[in-house]
Amino acid sequence: MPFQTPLILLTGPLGSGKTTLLQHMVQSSALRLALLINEFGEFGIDGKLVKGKNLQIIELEGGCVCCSLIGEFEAALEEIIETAAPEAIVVEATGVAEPDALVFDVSDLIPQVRMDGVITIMDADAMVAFPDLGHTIQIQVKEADLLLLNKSDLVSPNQQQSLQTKLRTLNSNAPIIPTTYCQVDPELLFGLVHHQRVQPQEHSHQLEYQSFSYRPIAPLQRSCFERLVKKLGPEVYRAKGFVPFPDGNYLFNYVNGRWTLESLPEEEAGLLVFIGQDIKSKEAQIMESLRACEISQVAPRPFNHTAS
Ligand SMILES: Nc1nc2c(ncn2[C@@H]2O[C@H](COP(=O)(O)OP(=O)(O)OP(=O)(O)O)[C@@H](O)[C@H]2O)c(=O)[nH]1
Repeated sequence: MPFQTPLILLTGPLGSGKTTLLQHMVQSSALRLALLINEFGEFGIDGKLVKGKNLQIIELEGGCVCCSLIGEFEAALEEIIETAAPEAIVVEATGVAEPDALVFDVSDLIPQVRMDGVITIMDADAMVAFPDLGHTIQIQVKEADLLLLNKSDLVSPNQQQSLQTKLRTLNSNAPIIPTTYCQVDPELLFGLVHHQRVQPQEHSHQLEYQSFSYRPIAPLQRSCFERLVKKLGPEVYRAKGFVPFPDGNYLFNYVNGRWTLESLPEEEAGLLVFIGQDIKSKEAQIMESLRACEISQVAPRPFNHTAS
């Protein structure tokens, strides 16, 4: 049998820690990796956050690799194998992706690739806030060969225990590892064996999730931006991107009311993506508030005394 490149699929709800795990894998693995990143929302941000040597990154935007982009996904895999000859391919699927269709198509349609394992990253904090797991999240859990119960630092040991029990009822086989910032022994991430557990079914996406993006045309006043973030309502579940402040660019990460701003060592064009349910109803208001935080680049016009 010809050599098959192992493929690892990272899934999990929006903001659960997929990019964090990708960064950890890249930093801790000696393998020559190729990354295929598929984000929800129009513009790629995650691809700019993962850096490493010997790394090939392809981003697929504007749809989901589990359905509308499946053709592009296959073409990208074939191209990446031909041009970069990676020792392993890691795919970060959008938070709204249902992995059953993808797993099925990969193993059947691309003979050069072997499905190694599905790693599902769950957000312990979000599981406490939203105990009813939706259809897509349930499939992500059921299809997992390894479950990371991430953000363990944000829940109590008792809560963590009951979350593990809950995950176990959906998936009785996959090991469950509690993690903080996805810090897990990299040995456990490679060489998994995938077991198809969910029969692929026709699915429609969680249409209730919508996104919009904002490109600043001037640096933002930080205090104004922070006031705005504190006032964001439940319509915004996830936001991320690069914000220019007068003292430099920052990475903004927002998940279900918790947020961070991290100074960026490199210049990145300002861009923010907002994702949530029924978020379109708030788009105009949020955009207007963001624009109001921009420090005007235009010098005030001098008062003209000369009469014509
Ligand atoms: N407190 C805490 N924060 C975490 C942990 N893991 C990740 N985060 C933070 O959660 C935010 C989202 O993490 P990402 O890795 O970007 O999540 P993601 O799943 O790639 O997000 P999407 O691609 O938008 O679905 C970031 O601010 C991370 O730093 C953790 O274990 N504890």
